[in-house]
Amino acid sequence: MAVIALKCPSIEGLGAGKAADLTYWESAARMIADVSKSDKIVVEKSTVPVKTAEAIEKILTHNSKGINFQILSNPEFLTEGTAIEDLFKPDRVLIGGRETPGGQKAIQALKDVYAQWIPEERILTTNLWSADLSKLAANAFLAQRISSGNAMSALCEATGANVSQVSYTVGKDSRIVPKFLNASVGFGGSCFQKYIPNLVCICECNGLPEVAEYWKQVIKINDYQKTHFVNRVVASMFNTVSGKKVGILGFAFKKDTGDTRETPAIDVCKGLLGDKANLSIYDPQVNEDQIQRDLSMNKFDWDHPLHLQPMSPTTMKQVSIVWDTYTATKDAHAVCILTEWDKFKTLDYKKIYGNMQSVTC
Ligand SMILES: NC(=O)C1=CN([C@@H]2O[C@H](COP(=O)(O)OP(=O)(O)OC[C@H]3O[C@@H](n4cnc5c(N)ncnc54)[C@H](O)[C@@H]3O)[C@@H](O)[C@H]2O)C=CC1
Ligand SMILES: O=C(O)[C@H]1O[C@H](OP(=O)(O)OP(=O)(O)OC[C@H]2O[C@@H](n3ccc(=O)[nH]c3=O)[C@H](O)[C@@H]2O)[C@H](O)[C@@H](O)[C@@H]1O
Repeated sequence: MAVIALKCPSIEGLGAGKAADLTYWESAARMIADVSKSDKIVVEKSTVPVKTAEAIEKILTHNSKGINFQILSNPEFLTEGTAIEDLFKPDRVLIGGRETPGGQKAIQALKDVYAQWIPEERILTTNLWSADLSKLAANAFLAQRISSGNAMSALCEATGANVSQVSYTVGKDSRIVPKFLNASVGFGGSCFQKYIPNLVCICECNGLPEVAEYWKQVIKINDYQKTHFVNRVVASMFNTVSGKKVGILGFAFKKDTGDTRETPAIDVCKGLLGDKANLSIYDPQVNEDQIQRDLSMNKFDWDHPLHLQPMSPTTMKQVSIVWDTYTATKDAHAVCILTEWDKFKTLDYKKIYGNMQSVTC
């Protein structure tokens, strides 16, 4: 059995940021075909566009030298920060395969591996394409819930309702459940931002523009949320942050990780820098080099091979990266909490407030 867990970067040029580049996949498939001496099950573990398996199957079959290859789609659903927990106790494991006797036999072989620690009723099996699409759909549904919560937060602000109370009440409905309804400054991470455009692209390619438009809106609301946040910060300081110090608490895309890929903090910081604010940034797990790099890169640069990324990021004078909360917020005109780190919940906000300039929190 060979398991492929490669990145699947977005393509560049036409369709950039939408369609996926299968170059790495293609070369991995060719390598497997090259070195295989006996029949193999090839497991596709990465998040890939629908029907990637078909392309891989073609490459393997054309280069098979009489070897039988069975392709399985086994997408991963873990989330960062709880990866090991998710590995041991997943909500479900999904295995997609061909609906042929050979395909079913391959599914059973992989099922036997997972059955070592996962109850059988949690191991779901589907056809190949359903497995690929289920992964994209699960991410899209999660992101859509967050965008719904964020869209509601704007309405709450406008009407004087409290978004936490509204989300809590909505989530109490057993048909809706409370998870992934928390309003935020926008979702980040390498996956939602990247794979929803993939889904949009697949809809467009299949002649479904209205469906594509529906999913596009999830990203549009996410972008709106970040801009709206920056506008509110600026508006609350007499419509300018020029020359003012803004303390930024949290830079990672979520707590318990140092990952900054597509973190909303990048767009918020760039928005404030655009109005010439001076930023003092603190994150418990993200280092200075990473933050400077993120603020000088374009969207999705991290997704490209290293040789296509900026070599040495330009250090921005308006940005200082500090190693504790109190330094970040001392003499600040405003404080923005951009990552929900637990330690930010227990800070001495009276002390922080006392050390700030004319305060807007
Ligand atoms: N990290 C996460 O939380 C999750 C990741 N996934 C999916 O799993 C896949 C892998 O993700 P990660 O492990 O996070 O990525 P990663 O970037 O940490 O690992 C990718 C691996 O591929 C290797 N690699 C890169 N280019 C290569 C090439 N041209 N040829 C051969 N090997 C190459 C790298 O050395 C690395 O070991 C992606 O499709 C991702 O969407 C799915 C669910 C969760
Ligand atoms: O395909 C993937 O790689 C993974 O993508 C997400 O996992 P991850 O990106 O690690 O993190 P999430 O916990 O989903 O959070 C994503 C973003 O949504 C934000 N979020 C989450 C929940 C919420 O209620 N509100 C909210 O704004 C988080 O702050 C974060 O920025 C999915 O949750 C995983 O199931 C999936 O396997």
